[in-house]
Amino acid sequence: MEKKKLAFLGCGFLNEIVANALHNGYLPEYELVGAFGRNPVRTTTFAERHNCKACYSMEELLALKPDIIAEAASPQAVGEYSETILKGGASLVVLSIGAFADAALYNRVRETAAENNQKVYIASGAVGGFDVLRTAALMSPIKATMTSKKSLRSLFYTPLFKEELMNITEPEQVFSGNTKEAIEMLPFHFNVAVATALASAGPERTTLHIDAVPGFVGDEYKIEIEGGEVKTDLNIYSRTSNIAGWSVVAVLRNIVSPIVF
Ligand SMILES: NC(=O)C1=CN([C@@H]2O[C@H](COP(=O)(O)OP(=O)(O)OC[C@H]3O[C@@H](n4cnc5c(N)ncnc54)[C@H](O)[C@@H]3O)[C@@H](O)[C@H]2O)C=CC1
Ligand SMILES: O=C([O-])CC(=O)C(=O)O
Repeated sequence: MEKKKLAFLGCGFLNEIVANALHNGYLPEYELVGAFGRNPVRTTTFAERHNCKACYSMEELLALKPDIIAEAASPQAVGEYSETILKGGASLVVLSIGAFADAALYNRVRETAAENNQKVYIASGAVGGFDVLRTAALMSPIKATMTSKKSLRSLFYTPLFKEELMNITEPEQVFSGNTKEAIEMLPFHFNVAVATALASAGPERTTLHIDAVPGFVGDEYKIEIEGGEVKTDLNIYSRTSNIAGWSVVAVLRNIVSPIVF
């Protein structure tokens, strides 16, 4: 069987995991053709390491005629390139899902994918359970809430950090609002919340609480859905963000699998 051509938007930590998974035999149906990142030096070394073409523009990447582009760059990159990618004949696997809290962009991307016979795959990233969320949302109106435990360190460079947090000995809530407000304030941290919202009650109707937890390492998300018939209480703990890279590997495997989850 002819291999599917895979390309990367983003040459950072998470696409490195996907590229290594490919080299280690987890994606035998794919060949990596090229990678494009904003930083030319990083792009060059990434491409050398992974034996693919270094691209310095989206046009160069699309000229390789990839079937699928895996994005692990930034919400801004999703906004800037997703429609060009779909029009250029490639499907897209997205990790920076926060971009889709912008309903106008989300709708344009959906239409562009349909018009060009391509797909946009939303990776489960650092969370999951989208199957049960989507099913419950079909059955009745639902109330969706996500609660996120964060270490003080991970909040350090965000607008939620304040000096007093350095002295807390118990968990303290530092944000409560909807997921759209959260991603506007923290564009790199709550892709998971927007993905959960898109799979359930929508970004403006999904509540997010963020708790700063002293001494905590990693990320923990609790996703609660309450519908007429279905209730969920999902807890996902991850020690590092590696899970997000591996979730892209899982999507890529699903795309070519005869049995689809
Ligand atoms: N859905 C989820 O659960 C998760 C999503 N993420 C998101 O995944 C994305 C990638 O994360 P990492 O690999 O850790 O980041 P990283 O900083 O290690 O790598 C990002 C790469 O993307 C490139 N890039 C950024 N903006 C770009 C643009 N406008 N055009 C072209 N290239 C651009 C950078 O040059 C770099 O090569 C981030 O947006 C992050 O917020 C991260 C963790 C979990
Ligand atoms: O903190 C995490 O691992 C999740 C994350 O970055 C995101 O949702 O973008």
